Amino acid sequence: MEIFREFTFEAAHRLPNVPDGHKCARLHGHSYRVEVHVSGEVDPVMGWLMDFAEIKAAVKPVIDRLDHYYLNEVPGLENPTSEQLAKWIWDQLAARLPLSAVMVRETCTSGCVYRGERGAAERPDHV
Ligand SMILES: Nc1nc2c(c(=O)[nH]1)N=C([C@H](O)[C@H](O)COP(=O)(O)OP(=O)(O)OP(=O)(O)O)CN2
Ligand SMILES: [Zn+2]
Repeated sequence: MEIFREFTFEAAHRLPNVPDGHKCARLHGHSYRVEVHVSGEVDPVMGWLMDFAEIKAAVKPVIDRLDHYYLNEVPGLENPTSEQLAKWIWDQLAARLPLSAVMVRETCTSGCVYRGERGAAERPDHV
């Protein structure tokens, strides 16, 4: 079973490695939406995998490090693409939650899903 909780934060960024003239080289901001997914067995007595409040308690301090900040100044986010951000959030949480996915939405139409590093044997193209 998999459950998730959504979080939002506002932040500014620019992408330092895009080609000359790319709009994302300019300083701009997003209302980011982040979904944190965890997976595991449902406890037969509680009827839940984990209290949603437990997810919030783990994730909120991480979101607080991003909300209303200039992401390029956050250590590890010098090139704050959705991809880098999803992995960064995963890395902050991996020791505390049984993560299955971190989704970052930069805009209403664009985002990234990170499901962690997978071993070679788990990749679909593995023979
Ligand atoms: N693979 C990625 N591509 C882009 C990223 C990213 O993180 N990963 N980020 C950006 C910019 O941050 C940009 O602000 C968001 O991109 P985009 O969806 O193009 O934004 P718009 O809402 O302005 O889209 P339009 O369709 O042009 O209105 C760019 N690419
Ligand atoms: Zn952007």
